[in-house]
Amino acid sequence: MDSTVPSNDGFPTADVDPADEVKQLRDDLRRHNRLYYVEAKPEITDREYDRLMRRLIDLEEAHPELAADDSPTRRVGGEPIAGFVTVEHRTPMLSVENVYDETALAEWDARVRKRLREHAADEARQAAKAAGQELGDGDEIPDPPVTYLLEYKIDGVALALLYERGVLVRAVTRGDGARGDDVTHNARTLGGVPLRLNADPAAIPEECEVRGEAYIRNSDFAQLRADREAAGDEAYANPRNLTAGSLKLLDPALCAKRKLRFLAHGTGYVSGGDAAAFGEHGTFLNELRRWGIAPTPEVRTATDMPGLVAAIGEMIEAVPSLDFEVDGIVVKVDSHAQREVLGLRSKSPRWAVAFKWEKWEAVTTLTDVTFQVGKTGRVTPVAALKPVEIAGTTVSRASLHNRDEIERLDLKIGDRVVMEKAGKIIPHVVRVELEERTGDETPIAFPTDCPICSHMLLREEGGVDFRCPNEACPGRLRGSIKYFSSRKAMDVDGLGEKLIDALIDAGLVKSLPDLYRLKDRREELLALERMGETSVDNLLAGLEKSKSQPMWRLLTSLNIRHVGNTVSRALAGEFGTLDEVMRHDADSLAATDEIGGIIAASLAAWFADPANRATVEEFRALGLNLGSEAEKKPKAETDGVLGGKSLVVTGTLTRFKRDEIEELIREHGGKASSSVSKRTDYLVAGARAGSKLAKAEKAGVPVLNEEEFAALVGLPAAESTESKAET
Ligand SMILES: NC(=O)c1ccc[n+]([C@@H]2O[C@H](COP(=O)([O-])OP(=O)(O)OC[C@H]3O[C@@H](n4cnc5c(N)ncnc54)[C@H](O)[C@@H]3O)[C@@H](O)[C@H]2O)c1
Ligand SMILES: [Zn+2]
Repeated sequence: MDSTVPSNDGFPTADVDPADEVKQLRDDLRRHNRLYYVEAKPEITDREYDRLMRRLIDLEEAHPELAADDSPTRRVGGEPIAGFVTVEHRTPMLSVENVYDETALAEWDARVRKRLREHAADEARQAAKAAGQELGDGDEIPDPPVTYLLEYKIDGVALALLYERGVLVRAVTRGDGARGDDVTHNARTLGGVPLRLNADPAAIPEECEVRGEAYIRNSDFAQLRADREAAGDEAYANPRNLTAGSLKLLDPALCAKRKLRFLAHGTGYVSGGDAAAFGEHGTFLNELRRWGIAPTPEVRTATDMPGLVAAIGEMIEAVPSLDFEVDGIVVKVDSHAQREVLGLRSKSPRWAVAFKWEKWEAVTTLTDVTFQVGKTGRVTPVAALKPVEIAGTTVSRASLHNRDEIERLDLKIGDRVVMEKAGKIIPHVVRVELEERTGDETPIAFPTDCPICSHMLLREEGGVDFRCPNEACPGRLRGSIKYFSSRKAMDVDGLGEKLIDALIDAGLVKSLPDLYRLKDRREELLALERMGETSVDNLLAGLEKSKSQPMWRLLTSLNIRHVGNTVSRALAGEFGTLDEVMRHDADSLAATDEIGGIIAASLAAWFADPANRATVEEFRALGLNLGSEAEKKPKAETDGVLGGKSLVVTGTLTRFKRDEIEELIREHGGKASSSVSKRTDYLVAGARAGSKLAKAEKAGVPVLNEEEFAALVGLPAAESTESKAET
């Protein structure tokens, strides 16, 4: 009996030609693959996807003449990407079969036990035969015990890391399962990926492929997303998509900024030397930890269905507290010998299954769409929803991004919509439940004029956004002031959204500098609704205090396209004062660390506009801090353990190669310099360190040996360094 789906579960029955249905399913699945893997905009849930896939598998099995090598049933994942070196996996990187309920899980468990029992029975029969005996039918073969390991299914990008004699030599994405892309340059920047294993090369397999997931923490994702939003760029779709995109970057320095991490959950090709660690999966995960590779966390075990169900329940409960995206729980047979017996199917191993749930999704009603004008004039449609709980919070609004998105979703007011939370934090509309339409839904009219000032909206050239071009638009002003006073910019106490609206409505603030003129308009402030002496005092004190915020905050708050927090900090660190930034043209700005050509051009264009320069002059006259020499830094603040520190490496190293150690320094936020100066924070000295060591000692620069450096960046101690010493 088919386990998961009744055979005509919503699918056509006898009167449809199976060849036509197969073709249709293949086309649909290919399209959903592209939407899911490439565009990160799935139109159907995973469960629906799995249902279509199941149907195709069933049809292909029932009609072997329709089988085809390029069928979506034969491949996993996406496609390798053009522009990268394609690498063949020595053992294919498979998918994992999904189940969505206890019944299907119990059926999987029963299949595992049955196969193991049959195998044990075969063995017993053969042993008996060899011993010259016959095993009678009634002879009881006991069920072999099974231990299951349960791991979180991390929703990232599958990666295979190849270590040769303990050294990372290659990292390849899963690609289509048979061939993936060589992304070694970026994999070296991942947290949790040592360039060299902390193990005696003689004690580990000569070649060892460690498989796992590259991912981005939800907290880092939220930060990157906020920075990007502040810079006025289109938001990242979700953490998995950002991870995939980052791994495809050509410049590892850019990839490093995305703070990707790696968690290991398996092995691939292993050969030569001692593979003792590979007998059981659990032992292997522990071994990985000793080698310095982060294994998948919070693993549990179970030996029977009640144990599995209990463990799964507890793990699901803990999901909201995890800082990474989870799209299921993988149940795996622990013993590698049993895995051998169970074997593989074409796309997935028989010894593992993913328990999935339709998580962070809810269906609700779209009650209205409003149009917000942002600080750059961009008009964003916002969905008003009948409040619904998703992942522990109530959702009643969600951004619809732009007009194209509304069209793509074919959204109408009154529609039942499927909502999902990506990164557990950002709700978005996945799709409309078209079958539930009653005919009473009303179309959404995207405005042609600004909803605030009635100026005609302009479509951004080549883009999807519409903007209000009116510099004096109160909607833009409101957005600008909100941003100006927000925590990521000037961080002004006492200036909330309602007050901003009131200030604009009363005509008290017509531009950002006007905020600092409020102190001369005390009476008018007091006349505003709900403004007493205390609130006025708080507002004025907050504004006064913000005048001395560091220059990077002012620069951030100017709302220059592509210039968010990070860029402003880098500019302040490099130039110190706003005048110095303004004095440089696009070319010389682009020569600054962290500042690319597009950012530099945007800066130069903004400062070239006399109106903007006038604003800066107003701020100066009003007494705001425009920076000083003291704000210059040898390096912008970063948050690694070596954040902003300058290190020099010298002498003959034994544990690390020179480029490895320099990479480690950068990976942890530091800067690797070539000469020792007063500004050097550490000298890392190997054997026969010459003049640099002398200079460092004279300048009072702390000197570290390799092991001290390793400890500083959180690497485990090397077991024996002598054996590797060479010059
Ligand atoms: N909604 C859609 O339109 C759509 C489209 C395509 C795929 N999908 C979903 O994706 C599934 C297939 O995707 P897939 O082939 O990428 O497989 P998958 O992502 O469901 O599972 C396999 C992958 O899980 C990863 N993984 C994470 N943690 C793991 C752990 N602890 N142990 C083992 N593996 C772990 C592995 O890297 C492995 O490659 C479908 O079944 C469907 O649910 C949905
Ligand atoms: Zn307007």
